[in-house]
Amino acid sequence: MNELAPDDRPAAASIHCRAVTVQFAPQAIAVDRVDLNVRSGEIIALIGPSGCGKTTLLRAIAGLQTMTGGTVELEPVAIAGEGQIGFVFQQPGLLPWATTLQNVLLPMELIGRGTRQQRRLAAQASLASVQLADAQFKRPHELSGGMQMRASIARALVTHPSVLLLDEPFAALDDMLRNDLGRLLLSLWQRQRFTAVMVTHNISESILLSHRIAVMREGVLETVVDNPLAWPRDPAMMRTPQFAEFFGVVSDLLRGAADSTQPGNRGGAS
Ligand SMILES: Nc1ncnc2c1ncn2[C@@H]1O[C@H](COP(=O)(O)OP(=O)(O)OP(=O)(O)O)[C@@H](O)[C@H]1O
Repeated sequence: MNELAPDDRPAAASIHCRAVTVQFAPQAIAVDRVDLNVRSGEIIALIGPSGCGKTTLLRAIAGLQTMTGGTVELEPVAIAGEGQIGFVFQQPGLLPWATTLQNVLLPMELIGRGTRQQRRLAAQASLASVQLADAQFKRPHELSGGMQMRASIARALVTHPSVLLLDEPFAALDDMLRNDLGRLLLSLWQRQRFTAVMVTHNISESILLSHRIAVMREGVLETVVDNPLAWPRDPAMMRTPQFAEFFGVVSDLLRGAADSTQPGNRGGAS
């Protein structure tokens, strides 16, 4: 059963990208008039060949990248306040001199939400939600790569953002850890029901973790496909015929996007 927007939770923000354009130089249009609507409580996986503009689009949605054209709106508009967008980067990016708890506290302190005690409790709860309660006083160098990424996710979610943006968050991890963190992300989504956009190069991950998959090519949003895989998700689903079939569909879309970027094969969209 699709578990979007259950009755007992407030609806998360929807994201509306209209003609989003980012041009770095006269001949360098990284994102070209992208229209994309991400529904409330939905997870969209953003895939495409290297250099097609995925990270730039994600940064534009986050407000980290100046757009040369178009708009990004969150709805309801009132939700677009501080702490409403969490961002998970490929590198955990934890402050090396700070404890795990201090790292997770940082977004709460930056926006000055709540009392000191409330901020600390929120950070500890966020750490507990990623099974890092016992590591709160450790420094990043004392954590494994997977633990650092979990701390990074706890930091992104500590303000209970309505939107979570993830840029190849698990790319540096081995397959086992990738699956573990994928499962963790799904359980966090189950609880917090944020709206998410996740850039990934991994087709299996894009299928396992998403409601829909958006394919980009050369700055253009080529297509958005519904993911037919049932909910709730589990990595064991990767061994089912349905998964294999959809994997083939997504691979073909990706191959089409990649092939059409080859010289002499322009304009041959899938
Ligand atoms: N700050 C920048 N200045 C100039 N060009 C940039 C800048 N950032 C990105 N680009 C260019 O914009 C294009 C899109 O880059 P982007 O990082 O968004 O692609 P991507 O699809 O995320 O790639 P990858 O999958 O390899 O991470 C690339 O050609 C890149 O070289």
